[in-house]
Parts: sequence; C-alpha cells; structure tokens
Amino acid sequence: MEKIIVRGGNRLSGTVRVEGAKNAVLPVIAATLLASEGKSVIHDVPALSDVYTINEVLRYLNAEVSMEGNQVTVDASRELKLEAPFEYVRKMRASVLVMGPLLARNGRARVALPGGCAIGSRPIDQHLKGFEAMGASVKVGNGFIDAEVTGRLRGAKIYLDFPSVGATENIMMAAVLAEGTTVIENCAKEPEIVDLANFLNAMGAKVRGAGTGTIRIEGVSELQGAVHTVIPDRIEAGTFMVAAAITGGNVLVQGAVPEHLSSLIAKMEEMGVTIIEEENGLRVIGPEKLKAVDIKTMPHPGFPTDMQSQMMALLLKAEGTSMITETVFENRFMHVEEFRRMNADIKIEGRSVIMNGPCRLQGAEVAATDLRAAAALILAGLAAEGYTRVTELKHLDRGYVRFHEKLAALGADIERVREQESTVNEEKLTDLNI
Ligand SMILES: CC(=O)N[C@H]1[C@@H](OP(=O)(O)OP(=O)(O)OC[C@H]2O[C@@H](n3ccc(=O)[nH]c3=O)[C@H](O)[C@@H]2O)O[C@H](CO)[C@@H](O)[C@@H]1O
Ligand SMILES: C=C(OP(=O)(O)O)C(=O)O
Repeated sequence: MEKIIVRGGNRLSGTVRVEGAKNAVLPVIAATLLASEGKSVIHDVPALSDVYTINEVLRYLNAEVSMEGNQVTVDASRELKLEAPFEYVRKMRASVLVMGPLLARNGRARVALPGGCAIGSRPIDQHLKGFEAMGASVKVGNGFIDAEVTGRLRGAKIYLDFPSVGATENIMMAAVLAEGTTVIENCAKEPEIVDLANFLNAMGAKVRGAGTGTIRIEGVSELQGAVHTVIPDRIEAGTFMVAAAITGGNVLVQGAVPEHLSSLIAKMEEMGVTIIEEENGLRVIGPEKLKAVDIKTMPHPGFPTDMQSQMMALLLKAEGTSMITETVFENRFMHVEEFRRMNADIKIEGRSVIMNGPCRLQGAEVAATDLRAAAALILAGLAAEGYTRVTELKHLDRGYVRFHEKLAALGADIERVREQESTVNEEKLTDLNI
C-alpha cells in the first residue's frame, strides 16, 4: 500500500501546468465509439487510472485503442460488442457513458448497473428516461440495464428533472445518430458538455446550444473519427489554486481557463486571495489572513461540487465561521471526519458543514474517502503542523497525475512511499510523536 507523507508549513511558489480534463476526456473517448469509419485522435489526455479504465472498456467492446504519451487513438470501425460488464462499471461509474453510443450505433446496449459510491446513491434514471423518449425499450434486472430499439433511435424532446452532466452527455451521444431532431431541456451547462459537443461536431454531428440550458441535435446517419484536443482540467487547476492560497504562496496555474473557474475565483477573492489573469493562466497569491465565506454547490455556472472538499480545507484556515452547503450529492461529506482527526473545528448539520476557523491543523494519519477528498486532505496537510500521512491513494490516482511531484516542484515537503520503503519517514514521524 502506498501513502503520501506531507509536512506542512512551506509556502508554495513557481509554475504548475494543468492536464487535460478527466471529466471531458471520459465522455470524449466514449464518443469515439460512434465513428463507424476512420480513426479518432485525442490530444492532451491525462495519464489517469480512469482513462486506462475507459480505454479497457473500449477494447473489451472490440475497438482498437492505443495510448502514447498524452495521445489516444481509437479505431471503432469494427463491429462492436454490446455489453459493458460490472468489473469496469464498478471501477468507474463513468463507464455508463458507453451506453448512448452503443445504443445509437448497434440499436442495443447492455451495461452493468452502477452502484452508489462514497458521495451518494447516484441513480441514472434521467439517462434512461432520455433513451426511452427516443424510442428505446429499457429493462433493468439482474444487475444490468438492457436497452434496445427497433431500427434507429428517434429524435425527441427531453426535459431533465435535474441538469445532470452524465445524462446530458449520454443523451447527446445517443441523439447524434437518431432520426430527426432531439431537444434536451434543462440540460447541464458544464464546460465538459461544450467540449463533448465540439468533438461530436468534428465527427460530423449537428449539435447546437451546448453550454446553454437547451441543446438541439439534428441526427445524422453516420459519423467519422476526428481529431480533438481536450480542455484543461478546471478541477485540477482549482486544486492548485487552493494549494497556493492555503500556504500563503504565489503560484502560476498554467492552463487554468478563467471562464471555467468564475465561481471559484469569486469565492477565493471574497476570502482575500489575489488572483491575476496572466496570458497563459492564473496567478494565485495567498494572503496572510483568509476571511470566512459561505458556499453552496450548484450545477455550472454555480460552485462545483468537485471543489467542495478542497475549499473546505481552505475555509478551515479562514478567520470566523464558514458554511458549505452541498446540494448536488447527498453524501459528499465523508472527509469531514478525517479533517476532525487533524484538529478541525467542524460539524455537519443536514446538508451543510459549519467550520470555526482559523483551526490549528495538526498532522495525522488520514484516509482518502473519494477522489477530491484525497486532494483536500493533502491540501490540509500542507497547512498543518507536523506530518500528515494520507492513505487510500487509489482515489487520488483516478483524477490527479503525479500530484505529489507537482506539489514538490512548487516547494512542498511531500513524498509518496510504499509502506515498506517508508522507514526514514516513519522514524521522523515517531520523533514527532504522530
Ligand atoms: C465523470 C464525470 O464527469 N463526473 C462528474 C459528473 O458526474 P455525474 O455525471 O455522475 O453527475 P450528475 O450531474 O449526473 O449528477 C448530479 C446529481 O444528479 C443526480 N442524478 C443524476 C443522473 C440521474 O439520472 N439521476 C439523478 O438523480 C445524481 O445522483 C446527483 O445527485 O458531474 C458531477 C456533477 O458536477 C461531478 O461531480 C462529477 O465529477
Ligand atoms: C466525482 C468525481 O468523478 P466521478 O463522477 O467519476 O466519480 C470527480 O471527478 O470529482
């Protein structure tokens, strides 16, 4: 088992470059299945375990997939299989994104039903409602979803009960090959939706309105492979912005797109952080004292739930009482108990968390409970006294490339070790009695 050991207290400085966005590349790779002709070449693909998983899913489905450096090439022109088994969906829920493309191309898809996860129950009823509206019959049983349509899917008007990112993506990917026009109302507006629409259009699709609350898709009869560069990861960028702020540092986050980060920038500025737009990114300068603020997570352009735990780490260092309300997922507070182990004055009240700061954070052994919690605990460790040991790094590896190396290059005292290789550090830790 591996763990990250971080000693708090160093101010970060320098430049860090963000990778391509995990949440953009996963649907884009799923969408390559729609091309019955030609290869797709995707650039700026981050080397993440989730990317390896989606590549494996595509290979299982009989597509030819290769990854060299940050470039993924997919040839999906052979006949595809219909089924995405549980071993992949269990590893990564985003595997359900192959359902729309398979249904559109084959008229049939069988995908293991994703379970809940550490952040909530996460049903996919809105995805299925969309497929049904387009004429598919959908059956759920024995742990699988079976969807089937006679002939082609048919364009339909679909109103989402909630602007679900995954449902918007899956329905878009099904609709591009449907007969007639599909209108998705109350759809998600995230930058990753716009990125997927751009890729689909490059493949020959006719998608309009991505980034607004209504998307119109005129179905076409076939799509070809296309070349695409994935947008920068706004959540990785945001995580480094918090790392700069929590250490009172001065960091240029290269590749951060200000328009994708407006709610985070606004909240950090309210806290007293200086954020300067530079030609190729955002410079973030942490103040001596941080101010308390309240935050509510919302669909884009509201405050992203994927930045909630990292901002919680930052608010623990702010003067006064702060509140975070989580409205997107019902159970995304597992990291609160871990922060408490680091001496945080923090409590959960329903869907809100209340923090009294500034907390004198102390190093402790803590376990990552999900992907963003992993990053948040490391951020807290950067500002804590002594050594923090973070375990369960499989969560971190889903969404961050060489996270500890990037922080070390900015001046953090951090290393990643295997249990048996950590003797030196263990001695240090024992000396400090933690
Ligand atoms: C791979 C990827 O891009 N993951 C992101 C995506 O997840 P994901 O696409 O799963 O998130 P959704 O936007 O679909 O989910 C948001 C909320 O809607 C609910 N819901 C969703 C679909 C549905 O059919 N029925 C339903 O009730 C979910 O349980 C959740 O409470 O968007 C989330 C919200 O920004 C982010 O936190 C995830 O990082
Ligand atoms: C929750 C996340 O991802 P996923 O939807 O893949 O679990 C995330 O990226 O923070």
